[in-house]
Parts: sequence; C-alpha cells; structure tokens
Amino acid sequence: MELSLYKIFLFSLCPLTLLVGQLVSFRVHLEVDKDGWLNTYFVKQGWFWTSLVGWWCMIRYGGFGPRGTWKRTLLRYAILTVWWFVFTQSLWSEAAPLMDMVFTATGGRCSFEVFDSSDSPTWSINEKFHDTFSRRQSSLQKLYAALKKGAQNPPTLLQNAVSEIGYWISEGKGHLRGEDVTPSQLNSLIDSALHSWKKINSSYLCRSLGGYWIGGHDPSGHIFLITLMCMFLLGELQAIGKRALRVLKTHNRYWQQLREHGTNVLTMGGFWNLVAHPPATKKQFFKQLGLIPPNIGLQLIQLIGSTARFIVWDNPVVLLVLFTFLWWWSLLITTIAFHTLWEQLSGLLCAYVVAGFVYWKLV
Ligand SMILES: CCCCCCCCCCCCCCCC(=O)SCCNC(=O)CCNC(=O)[C@H](O)C(C)(C)COP(=O)(O)O
Ligand SMILES: Nc1ncnc2c1ncn2[C@@H]1O[C@H](COP(=O)(O)O)[C@@H](OP(=O)(O)O)[C@H]1O
Repeated sequence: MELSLYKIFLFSLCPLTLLVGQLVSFRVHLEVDKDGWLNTYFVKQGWFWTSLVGWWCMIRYGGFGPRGTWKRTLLRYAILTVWWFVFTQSLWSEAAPLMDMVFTATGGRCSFEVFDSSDSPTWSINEKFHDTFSRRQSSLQKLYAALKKGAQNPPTLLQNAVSEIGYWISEGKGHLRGEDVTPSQLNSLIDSALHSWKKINSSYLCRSLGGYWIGGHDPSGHIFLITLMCMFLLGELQAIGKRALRVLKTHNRYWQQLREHGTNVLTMGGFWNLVAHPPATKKQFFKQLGLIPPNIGLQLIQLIGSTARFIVWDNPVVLLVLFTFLWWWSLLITTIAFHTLWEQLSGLLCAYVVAGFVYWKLV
C-alpha cells in the first residue's frame, strides 16, 4: 500500500489530537457537561450515526469507489462493528464488555459510597457520589429501587436511610437526621447488600443500580469509539471522495437559489432584525415571526427545503464531513477534560490497532 498524504492524515489525526489535548490540558481547565446534547444524543449514540451516514454515502455515491467493492466495504464495516461491540457493549446481560473487564481486572469496582465517611459530625453526601445534582438525585432513586427490589424486606435501617437521602436531596437540607449508625457503616451495608445480590461487572450495570466506577484502569470508551468512528468515516471517504467532489461541483443551481432567496430573506421583512436582535421570550419570538410577510416566509421554507435536499440527498458527503468534525471536536474535549493519559492512550490504542489494520490492509 502506498503512503499518500491522505493516508498520513488518516493515520495521524487521532494520535495528534490526543497529543494536542494533553498539551492544552496543562494550561486550560475545562468544565464539561457530561449530559449536554452533543454527548447524550450524538457521541453516546455515535456508532448508530456513523453507520447511518457512512452507509448513506456509500449508497448515494453509487457504491464503493474505484478501489472498493461491496464485499470489501462490508467486511471493513463488519470488523469495526464487531470490535466496537465486543469492546464497549455486553454480549449478554451477565457478560462484561472488554473495557470493563480491563477495569475490574486492574482493581476497579462499583462503589456505593453514598455518605461522606470522613469524621464530620453532620451527615452529608459523599462528594464523589456522582458529579452533578441531577445525577446524584437520579442515582439515589435507582439505588433505592434496587435495594427495594433486591430484598423483599430490606432492613428498616437501610430503607429509612435511603428514603431519607432522597428527601434530603430534593429538599436541599444541610444534614441528615442522625441514625444509630455511622456513615461508613451505612455505606458498607448498602455496598455489601448490592454486591451480594448481583455480580456487578459492567459500568452499565453499576450505573443502573446507582453506583459509580472507581479504582482500576478504565480505558476511555469515548476515545475508543471516536477514534473508530473518525477512522471509518475518513477511511471510507477515500473511496467516495473524488466522485463526491465531482457531484458537489455540479450543483450550481443550488448556489444560485441560495444567493437569490438568501438575500431576499435576509434583507426584507424584518427577518434579519429577528436574528440580530432575538426577542427575550419564545412568545415574542413567534409573534414577531408572524409579522414577517408570507412571501418571505415561503422563500425561507423553500431555502430550508432546498438546503436539506442539497445536503441529505444530493451531497451526503457534507454530512460525513460534518459528523467527522463533530467527532473530532468531542475527541479533543475528551482528551482535555476526562481520564488519565494512560486511560486515554489505551482507549486510542485499542481502536487504532484494529482500525489501522483495516485501513492499512483491507483497502
Ligand atoms: C450491503 C449492505 C447494505 C447495508 C445498507 C444499510 C443501510 C444503512 C442503515 C444503517 C443503520 C445503522 C445501523 C447501526 C446499528 C447500530 O450501531 S445501533 C447501536 C448504536 N449504539 C451506539 O452507537 C452506542 C455507542 N455508545 C457506546 O459504545 C458507549 O456509550 C460509549 C460511548 C463507549 C461510552 O461508554 P460508557 O460506558 O458510557 O463510558
Ligand atoms: N467529549 C465529552 N463530552 C462530554 N462528556 C464526556 C466527553 N468525553 C467523555 N465524557 C464523559 O466522561 C465519562 C468518561 O467517559 P469514557 O469512559 O466513555 O471515556 C463519561 O461519563 P458518563 O459515563 O458518566 O456519562 C462520559 O460521558
């Protein structure tokens, strides 16, 4: 296989991003919302989006480029999908994914340290028990449900304590009512109850019971997944790139429409005003929107329609590039804000070894 400039880009993008992220993390401290829309709806469902966009491109560009065949493309996709599945998902409910096996084999476990067990006289929630208020609250609810489900009659002490915490959190009280037990005794009680009922060997199961993963070496699932996704999309772009560029250049009509309708929409009818000075409330927004003359509204709808058609139907390569950029951005954020360097490297390496082989040997 010859080493083109594109190949160098394909093989170096993720490792270089990790390096840059590490360097940036020395100077910048990032607070990232784990429950933000990008992470929740896109990255965490990333293999779905990547498969959809990847396959859609293959179908729309009439197959698989000069070098590819259906069989080869399918083989590459199948290898990457199986590897993603084995590494990050449970094959069946009791089996742990490979990344969680590494974690538990290196001393990690699911913890239920709900209460702060330092010797403060007032009861409080352990700072490490999940990172945000809403996550704590939902984890407490899961924990309570698990305790209730696990035993027909949970010890009264346990039951009282857990319902008390739920109340404490929702009411935002400063301390717990004193029980005849210490915080660390209660932590152990909860911990041993759950661990004796179930073999908690995956992060998914741990989270679903309200616990959190601590200790051990936890290869970054995000870095693993994003590396696999970037390499798949960029790897397949090699096969369809030339054809996609040719198609992109033939759509002069769309650019003309964009210019005409776009200028009309922006210069007339107060639309620009609406964008430049958005009203404070939704109600005012819709009221002002209603004041836009109907023909401008129609042109706006036409513009949105033709843009959607231009991207989704005629030039899905735009989607491929957008998604690749989105994944790359999330990779950078992950390398700056999450995990240790070694956990990032192991996530990267596990994806890279297989994706590297696929795009080195199977193209
Ligand atoms: C000749 C062949 C023609 C085929 C034509 C196909 C037509 C196109 C249709 C394609 C449909 C898409 C199918 C996709 C199948 C899926 O992948 S569905 C599952 C999606 N799931 C995900 O994406 C989950 C990804 N998330 C994770 O792996 C983990 O959450 C994580 C990011 C690794 C994090 O793990 P934590 O434990 O939370 O840290
Ligand atoms: N780019 C990103 N944006 C937001 N959250 C991210 C992120 N990368 C990683 N995370 C979060 O960091 C944690 C560790 O990720 P991972 O082990 O998959 O690399 C996960 O938390 P949760 O699992 O609690 O959602 C994940 O959601």
